[in-house]
Amino acid sequence: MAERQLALSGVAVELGGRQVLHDVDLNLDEGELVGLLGPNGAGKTTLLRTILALQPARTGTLRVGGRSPAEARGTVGYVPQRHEFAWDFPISVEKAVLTGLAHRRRWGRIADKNEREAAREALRRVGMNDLASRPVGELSGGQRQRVLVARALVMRPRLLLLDEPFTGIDAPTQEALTELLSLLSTEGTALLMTTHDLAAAAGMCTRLCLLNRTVIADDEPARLAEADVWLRAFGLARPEQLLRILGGAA
Ligand SMILES: Nc1ncnc2c1ncn2[C@@H]1O[C@H](COP(=O)(O)OP(=O)(O)OP(=O)(O)O)[C@@H](O)[C@H]1O
Repeated sequence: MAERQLALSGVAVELGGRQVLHDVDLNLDEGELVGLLGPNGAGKTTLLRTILALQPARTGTLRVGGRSPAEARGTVGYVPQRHEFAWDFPISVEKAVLTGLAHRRRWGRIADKNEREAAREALRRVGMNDLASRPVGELSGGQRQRVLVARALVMRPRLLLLDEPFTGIDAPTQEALTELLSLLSTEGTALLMTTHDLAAAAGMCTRLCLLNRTVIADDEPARLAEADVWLRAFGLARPEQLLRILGGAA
């Protein structure tokens, strides 16, 4: 049976005294690729940060690879939104990828042969091996996105969280990333990805989770063809276009 990598039950989160998430139930097994969809401010990033133990839950049960988020800290791969990384920091692509091992390494210690090999392997997977010694500040948006994915992959996580990996990248980069994420899922990695690209999510994800402060629906893309769930998740008056996209994916 597939191993459970993430189990959330009745999770509520408060930020600045305001309830941002409530009653969130979500499970993720190895090999699943789940799209986390919802309007701006729905709580998608907050949910990822809670799983990563960067933000405490007020109530609820959270198990990450069978452990509490705090115990699992450093074992979950995380691809943040691109603007969250300090691109003006004067380091090479390879060194940026090695920061993905920061929880295991003493600050400032020179990487050993195995760690450098792992960084090269992660860069190879995202097609960036040739640029390993390039300063990160000189990279394009699509190249930066690939570096962030390599940085998350370097410790070979069993659970990978991605926050809007397709925002502002061109079609070839999106195609390459889509292929890589699908491959990781067939290798057994569990992936949870926020995105505003419904067509991409419907085409590649095994499940879509519609979030608007709580889970409105959670099912295979083809089984989410009811207008009602999209109305409730996104507050859309006319969800026809969204449904057409899903119809195409079904
Ligand atoms: N530090 C904070 N203090 C108070 N409220 C916050 C804080 N950070 C986020 N929020 C609020 O929490 C809610 C959820 O924000 P979050 O960033 O998780 O949404 P999101 O679904 O990721 O949105 P987007 O699609 O715009 O990235 C929003 O209403 C936001 O204003």
